[in-house]
Amino acid sequence: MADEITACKCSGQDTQAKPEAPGRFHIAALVCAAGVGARMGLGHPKQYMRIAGEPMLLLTLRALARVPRIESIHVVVSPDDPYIDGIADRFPRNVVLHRAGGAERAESVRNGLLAANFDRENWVLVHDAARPCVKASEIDRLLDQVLADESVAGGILALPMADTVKRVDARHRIVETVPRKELWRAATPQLFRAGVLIEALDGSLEGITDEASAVERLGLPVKVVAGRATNIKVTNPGDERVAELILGEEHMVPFRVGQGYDSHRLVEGRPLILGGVEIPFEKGLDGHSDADVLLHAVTDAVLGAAALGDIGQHFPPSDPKWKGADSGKLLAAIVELVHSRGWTVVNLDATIVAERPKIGPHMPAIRRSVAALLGVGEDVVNVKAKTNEKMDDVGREAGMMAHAVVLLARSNG
Ligand SMILES: Nc1ccn([C@@H]2O[C@H](COP(=O)(O)OP(=O)(O)OP(=O)(O)O)[C@@H](O)[C@H]2O)c(=O)n1
Ligand SMILES: C[C@](O)(CO)[C@H](O)COP(=O)(O)O
Repeated sequence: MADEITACKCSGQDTQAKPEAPGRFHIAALVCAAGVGARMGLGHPKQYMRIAGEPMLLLTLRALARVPRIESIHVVVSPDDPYIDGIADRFPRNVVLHRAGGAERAESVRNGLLAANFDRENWVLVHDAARPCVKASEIDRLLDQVLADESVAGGILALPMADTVKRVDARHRIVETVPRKELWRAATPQLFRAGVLIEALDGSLEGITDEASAVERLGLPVKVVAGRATNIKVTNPGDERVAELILGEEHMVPFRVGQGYDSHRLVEGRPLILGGVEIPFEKGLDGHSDADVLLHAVTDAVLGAAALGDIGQHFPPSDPKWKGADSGKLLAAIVELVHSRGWTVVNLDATIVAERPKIGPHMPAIRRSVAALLGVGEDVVNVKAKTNEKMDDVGREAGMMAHAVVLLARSNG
C-alpha cells in the first residue's frame, strides 16, 4: 500500500526495530496531509499552498524536525497526490512518505500507522499538515507531561476556551450558553502509543475527528496539555495570512542580502557585453558564455541572497549547452527560480572595474537592461564604474571585474 520515499538515513523501520531502553522512549511523528482542502477552495490541496513563500507542508515538517526527540517523521498523502514529488527533495531530516491517505482524516491516520509499521510500544505524535505554526517548545511540553504521567494513555495539545460558547439552532438563534469552564479546544500534535492508536481506530470512524476521540471511545484517560494559541489550523481563506504573521514574527526573516563578484580577461575578436548591452570597443571579454562580467556578478548576488549556490552550479562551464550563452537569459532564469522560492528583488548596487572604455555614456542603457532582467524598476538599480587607477592587471587592461550586492524580500504570492 505505501509507496515510500526516504529523505534520510533513518527510516520508520529503524524506529520499530529498536527495543525501548530503560528511561528512553521512541517517538515518531505522523503528519496527516491527505485532505483536499475544500474549505480553502484553492482547487488544490491546501497543504501545498505557499505560506511566507514556502509550501505549508514543508513548514510543518520543519517545525517537527526542530524537536530532537522526534526520531522519524512519517507523512501520509493521498495515493494519487501529484504535488508531493515536487517538494520531496526539500524534506528535512528523517522523513518517510506514505501514499496511503483515506477519505477522512481518521482513515488517513489509520492507514499511515499501518504503513509506517511502528512498534506498538512506540509513541506517535499525530499532527495536522495544516498546523505549520506549532512550536518545538509546546511539543516538548506535551512530551514531558504525558510521558511522565503513567495514569494516562496519552495526551493532546489543547487550549482552554477563552470565549463564551453558544449552542445555536439551524436558524442561527441561540439555544443556550454552554458553561465554558470545562471546555478546551483540541489541537495537534496528539500523542499516544502506536498500539493504542491502532486499536482505537480499528472499527467505525464515525464521529472520530481527532485521535483523542477514538481513544476516549476505548474508555482510556487522555490528558490535555495547554498549547499556544498560535498553533492555528489553516482551514479557511485568510488563515494563511494569519499563519504568515505568526511565522513572520517568530522566525521568518523577511529580507536576505547577497553579494557577487566576477572577472574576465579582455581579448581581441570578441564583442564587449556589459549588463546585456553591447559596447563598442576594440576588445571583448573572454569566457565560455558571452562573458558578461556584470551580469555574472549580479546573478551570483541574487543566488547568494537566496542561498542557492552560484552561477557555476546552475550553468556549469563544462556543459557545451552554455557555450556562448546570453548571460541575460541565465540571470532571467535565476530570477524566476528565486521568485518560485518566494523571494523578490528589492534593489541592486553594482560596480564595474574597467580601465577602458568609458562606461558612463552607456550607463542608462545598462541600468535599463539590468532592471528589465531583474523584473524591477530602474530606480532600484544602481551601477557604477571605476578605473583601477592603472594598477594591477585590470589597470593594464588585461581584464575587467564586477561586484554586486542584491537585497531580496519575501514575496506574498
Ligand atoms: N482525508 C483526509 C482529510 C484530512 N487530512 C488531513 O487532516 C488535517 C486536518 O484536516 P482539515 O484541516 O480538515 O483538512 P482538509 O480535509 O484538507 O480540509 P477540508 O475539510 O476543508 O477539505 C489536514 O492536514 C489534512 O490534510 C487527511 O490527512 N486525510
Ligand atoms: C484534529 C483536529 O485538528 C483537532 O482540532 C481537528 O479535529 C481536525 O478536524 P478537521 O475537520 O479534519 O479539520
